[in-house]
Amino acid sequence: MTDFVVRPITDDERRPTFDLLGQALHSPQLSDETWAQIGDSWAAPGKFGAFADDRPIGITSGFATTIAVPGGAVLPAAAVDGVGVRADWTRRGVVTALMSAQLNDLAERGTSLACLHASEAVIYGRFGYGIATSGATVRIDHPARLREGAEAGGAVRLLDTGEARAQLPALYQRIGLHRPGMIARPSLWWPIALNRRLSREGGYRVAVHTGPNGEDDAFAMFKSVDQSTAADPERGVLLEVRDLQGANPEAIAALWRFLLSIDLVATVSSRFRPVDEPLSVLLTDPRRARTTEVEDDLWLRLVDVAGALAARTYGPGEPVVFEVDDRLLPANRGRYRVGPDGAGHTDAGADLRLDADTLAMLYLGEWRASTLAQAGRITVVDPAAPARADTLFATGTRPWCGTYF
Ligand SMILES: CC(=O)SCCNC(=O)CCNC(=O)[C@H](O)C(C)(C)COP(=O)(O)OP(=O)(O)OC[C@H]1O[C@@H](n2cnc3c(N)ncnc32)[C@H](O)[C@@H]1OP(=O)(O)O
Repeated sequence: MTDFVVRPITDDERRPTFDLLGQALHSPQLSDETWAQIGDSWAAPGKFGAFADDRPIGITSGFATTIAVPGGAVLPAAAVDGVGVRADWTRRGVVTALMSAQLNDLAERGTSLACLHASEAVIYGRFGYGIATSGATVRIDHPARLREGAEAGGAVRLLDTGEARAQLPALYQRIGLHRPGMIARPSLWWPIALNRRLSREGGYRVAVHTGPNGEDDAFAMFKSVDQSTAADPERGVLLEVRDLQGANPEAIAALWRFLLSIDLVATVSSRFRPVDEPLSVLLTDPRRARTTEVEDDLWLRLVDVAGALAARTYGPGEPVVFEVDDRLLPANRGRYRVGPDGAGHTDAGADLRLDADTLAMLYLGEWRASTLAQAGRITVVDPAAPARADTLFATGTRPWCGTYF
């Protein structure tokens, strides 16, 4: 029996659904003052609510963006930025109904992909989302210095809060979506992100790098965390770097040099960095930089499998025929031939069979088909096909999202 309804939310339901999400995520109660600053960013379009007796019991929110895919194409995507069910309604199919409504709506609108960051890794696979990028936590202990020639020169300056709000959106846009998995940050993303980080409680500061050509080309947000304890009062500050973006490797290196030069710092740390960022080899002493964790970052969902497969480029070699199953969006079911010349529907027999979530793991180049076949996530019909698929889907750089939403 269905005892709740799922439908798009109205303008009047924005605040109640935001509060519902906050409670599901154990966030502090939002003040009216903060809502006045960020409320416009929680716009009704793209949000589905579940309602019992006209009261919200569940929410899924998505905003429209674009995402870079291998080969450089940029596709329309939904960034699913808030999913929550009221604690007295969980495990009764509410989020299943919300996911179905949202994905069918995106398919009707011609959105190619949906993506999210998952609070728990057991939730979204059943809805066709797969881990499509990973992020590394890096830790650099002082003293650490960059090698000569690692960066292109230029200058770094600190921004005040007003300058950061005014300058960062255009700077991120200029930096561009240069890795598969990077997403555009629409204007509604910035108030929520900056409010959280640049407030007194957030405590982040912003550094911007200007390249030798006089143009700003990189920025970083960072804050100081006191590590001293009664037992170890001399332990220096930890500098936590949150959002480091740059147009090219030299600009990114220049910001690392700046961050490593700040006085009274014992350690510089950053979560969700690209796993192939060459930090240790930038340093005179490579052992000063350590990767302490690699974790799942962006979860991707191919909403339009044919369109998404056709939009990316592929490596050399013999084609592979994939048979895709998709329980939530059955229009995606079928066989697709993927080769160096592109991808599209085919009547040819399948070489590999897989579900939508596993296809999402392959799509940006994060996982090898051979690995997923060994793990039993791909059914192998032609034993030579996983190796061929490895070559076809391989990318020059690892995919990376770099934007939290
Ligand atoms: C993108 C983001 O916003 S990530 C944030 C996600 N939100 C949160 O973590 C907030 C706290 N949690 C919640 O609000 C809810 O528990 C949700 C959204 C995770 C799940 O909502 P529910 O309505 O309980 O999910 P629903 O009842 O549709 O469950 C579907 C299936 O997933 C399983 N499932 C759902 N959540 C979980 C979980 N956290 N752990 C294990 N299994 C889960 C259910 O057991 C069920 O399995 P079944 O089909 O085999 O019976």
